[in-house]
Order: sequence, then structure tokens, then C-alpha cells
Amino acid sequence: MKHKAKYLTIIGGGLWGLSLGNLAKHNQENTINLWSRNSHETLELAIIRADVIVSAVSMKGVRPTIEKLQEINISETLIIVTATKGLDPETTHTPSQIWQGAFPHNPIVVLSGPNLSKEIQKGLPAATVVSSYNINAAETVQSIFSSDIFRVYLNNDPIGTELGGTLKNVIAIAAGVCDGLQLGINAKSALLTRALPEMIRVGTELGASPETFFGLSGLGDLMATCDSPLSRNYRVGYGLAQGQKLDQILIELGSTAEGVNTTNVLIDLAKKQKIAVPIARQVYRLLNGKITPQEAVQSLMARELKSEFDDLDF
Ligand SMILES: NC(=O)C1=CN([C@@H]2O[C@H](COP(=O)(O)OP(=O)(O)OC[C@H]3O[C@@H](n4cnc5c(N)ncnc54)[C@H](OP(=O)(O)O)[C@@H]3O)[C@@H](O)[C@H]2O)C=CC1
Ligand SMILES: O=C(CO)COP(=O)(O)O
Repeated sequence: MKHKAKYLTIIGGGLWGLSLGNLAKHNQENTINLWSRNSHETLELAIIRADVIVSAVSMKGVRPTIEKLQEINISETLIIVTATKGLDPETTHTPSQIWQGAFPHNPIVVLSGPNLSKEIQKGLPAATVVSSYNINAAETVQSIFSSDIFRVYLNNDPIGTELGGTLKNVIAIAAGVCDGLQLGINAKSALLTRALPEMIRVGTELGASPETFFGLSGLGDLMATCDSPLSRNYRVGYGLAQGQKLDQILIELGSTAEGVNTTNVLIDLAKKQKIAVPIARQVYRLLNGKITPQEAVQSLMARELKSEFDDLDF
């Protein structure tokens, strides 16, 4: 596919916004503008020439960013890419659902995959997924970000794509606990394998395709995040297993660990919609100081015995 030069504005100067900016610069025909709340330029000026904007803010920045953009009369042809991995505490909606609700006529594209920003910043090879109901918009974003170090796949299940990246953050906290307690590879394999149907149960309830969870944005991101101390969510779990307090861990991280908020929202959602999320429930109890890491493990091991696949009907 022939790439046409595009003007891209990235909103959010955090770790992920900076990394995405660097990835897009690999294609030298693109013009990249990075905007953050500290920029001297106004957001209106920053997006004035944009064909595509990328929201790389954390979950708590999604609504404030949308409100700022709603004050500007944006074109309905502007492609909006969301790279946030979180759930809205007020509505339990995903970021793409919030963006689509705010800008119903604009094409919305989700970008999500196993993309630890520290590895991307080193120029190591990685792959990701861009997903949209508007396949032309997804192809435009695919050609903007594709390079010899970043392989970008297309997909038409945006909710599934972003839920893979969002829900694995909860499991990454559990994986950090598992490694922090030195429970071994058997335990870790069991944890991650059982996490996948749990993620799929939530995803299908919210309208995602189960297959999406076997791709890069699901299983791929689960593997990356649950097996790397570069993951902030993993480090939350690891710290808790070492007896550190959550507040202290988050201060030391000095950066976003979306899994903490996502766990709280997910448990709210799971209670309302009666979805079985046994691993997330233990993470929730641990994060909220109701149990110790050891008790979380014991609770999972003591669950009622069952068949391996009796809760998946696909
Ligand atoms: N780092 C990574 O490896 C990856 C991160 N992600 C996801 O990207 C998102 C951002 O992560 P990351 O950049 O690492 O986080 P950082 O903690 O490095 O940065 C936080 C980002 O959120 C923005 N933000 C925070 N609060 C607000 C607010 N109230 N209003 C507007 N913007 C706000 C900041 O904007 P500002 O710059 O204006 O201060 C900044 O861009 C998360 O959802 C994360 O899960 C996805 C893939 C990889
Ligand atoms: O989403 C990520 C990698 O794909 C980043 O993980 P953390 O937010 O846990 O650092």
C-alpha cells in the first residue's frame, strides 16, 4: 500500500505518547506534533493541520481531553486514535466507546498490543494492532506507524482489541504477586492460562469477539506485561508481594499503573453483570487491603473443583 504523507498530532507527553511519536517519525513523510498540557501551543493550534490525532493519555485524562477538543470545532474527517488501556469509573465504558460517544461522526481507531514503551524507546522490534469499524481509517493509521521496527496488524474488533490491553493489566498485578512470592513457573503458567478465559468472559459480555483475545492485543500483551519488570502493573503486584504498601509503590513508580483503577471498575461491572472473574476478585481484595498476597493465592487454590472448559461456549 502506498503511504500518503500525513499530519499527526499526539496528545499526551507521557511515556507512551513520546514512544508513539518516535515510532511515527520512522516514516519521514509524516509530520508529527506532540502536545501535552505543558505545551506553550494551544490544543486548537496543535491540531489545526492534523489528519489524525492520537490520544495517548491515561484513563483519567480521557474525559478532560475530550472536553478540551469539544470546545474546538474539529472536522468530521479527523481520525481519532485511542491508545489508552483503561476503563471509565463512572460508566465502565472503554476509551473508544467514550470517544465515539463524544464524536459520533469521526472514525475512531484503537491502537493496542504488547508494547512496553522502554523496549520501543530502545528501538527493539515490536508489533501492534490497529482496530476500527472504519477499515479505511485503520489502514491509514497502519501505514503511519508501520516501519522496520514496528509491525502493525489490522483488526475490526475495536472493543476486543482495547479490552485485551486493559484487562491484562489486572492479571499483570497478579503475575507480579506470583513472581514476588516466588511461586514458580507452574503456578505462573496456571495463572496466565486461566486468566485468558476470564478476560474472554468479560470481553464477550461487552460485545468483543473471543478470537481477538488470542491475538497480539490479548494473549500477546498478556505475555509481555505479565513477564516483565518493565511493566508498571507487574511491579505493583511484585511490590505488594514484598510487603510494600500500595500508596508507596505508586509513588515510587511515578507513572501510571492503569490496572489499579481497572480492577476496581471491573469488579463493579462483574458484580452488576454477574461475570465470574475469580483472579480479578482476588486482585481487588488485595489492592483494597482486605487480604494478604498469601491469602489471595490460597483462595484461588481452594475454589470449587470444575471442568477446564465448562465456562466457555465458543
Ligand atoms: N507506557 C507504556 O508502555 C504503554 C502505555 N499504554 C497506555 O497509555 C496510557 C498512558 O500511559 P503512559 O504514557 O505510559 O503514562 P504516563 O504516566 O507516562 O503519562 C500519563 C499521561 O496521561 C496524561 N494525563 C494524566 N492525567 C491527565 C489529565 N487529568 N488530563 C489530561 N491528561 C492527563 C498525561 O498528559 P500530559 O503529558 O499532558 O501530562 C500523560 O500523557 C495508559 O492508559 C497506558 O496503559 C499503552 C501501551 C504501552
Ligand atoms: O501496556 C503495556 C505494554 O503493552 C504497558 O504496561 P504497564 O502499563 O504495566 O507498564
